[in-house]
Amino acid sequence: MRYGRAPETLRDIGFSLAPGSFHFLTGASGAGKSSLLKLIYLAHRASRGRVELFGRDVSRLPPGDLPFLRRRIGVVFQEFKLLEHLSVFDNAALPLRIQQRKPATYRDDVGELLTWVGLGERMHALPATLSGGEKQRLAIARAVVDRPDVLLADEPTGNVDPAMSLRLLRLFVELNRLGTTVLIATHDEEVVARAGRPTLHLEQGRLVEGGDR
Ligand SMILES: Nc1ncnc2c1ncn2[C@@H]1O[C@H](COP(=O)(O)OP(=O)(O)OP(=O)(O)O)[C@@H](O)[C@H]1O
Repeated sequence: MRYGRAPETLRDIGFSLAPGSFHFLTGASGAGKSSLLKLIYLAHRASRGRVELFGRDVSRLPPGDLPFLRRRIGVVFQEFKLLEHLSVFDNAALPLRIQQRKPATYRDDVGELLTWVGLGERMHALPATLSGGEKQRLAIARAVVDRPDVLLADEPTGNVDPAMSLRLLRLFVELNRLGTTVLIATHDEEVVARAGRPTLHLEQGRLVEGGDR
């Protein structure tokens, strides 16, 4: 994968994630972690090579088919993309609203999830009034609320204190236990050590650990 005419940012990368697995993605700043997550989410396209999702080659997928695939993937990217005119509760519940589920069927679950990520007191607030860490936790709640088939999270514990970081890790472990395939890019060595899950490690755009070759 490359940005514009720059040299390839990611190259010679081969790996597969088994359904229901849990991996960390590590590497120094600039190694290509965010780029790899965006490649999997099809926010960027590979300049060559092949990307398969859910058993299907998606490298040349027509853009019209993207929303259908993305609905199965929860993402926490570094830009949170919260909807500024919606409350914390409504942002978190967005994936459920899109499916036109009745609020009465999810109100309690969304409330419980927001309480778990420390936003129980801020449910009616607008995103603009949240701190960076609170916005990040709201993005996490939104990403997991519908129990996606895959969760891709970029530095999800980057802006929180150690206690909250472990709480979020428990949330990801629980989601994984319920069947979600989890891939988390992180610099948080404590979280990686505690979770004891396999790691994919990038160095300068190459996968040097955890790949197929
Ligand atoms: N939109 C972009 N346009 C051009 N180059 C980019 C763009 N985004 C990232 N890059 C470059 O691609 C390389 C990989 O960046 P990426 O953000 O994927 O790394 P990272 O491992 O996630 O870093 P960090 O830990 O700092 O978030 C870097 O050299 C970066 O400068």
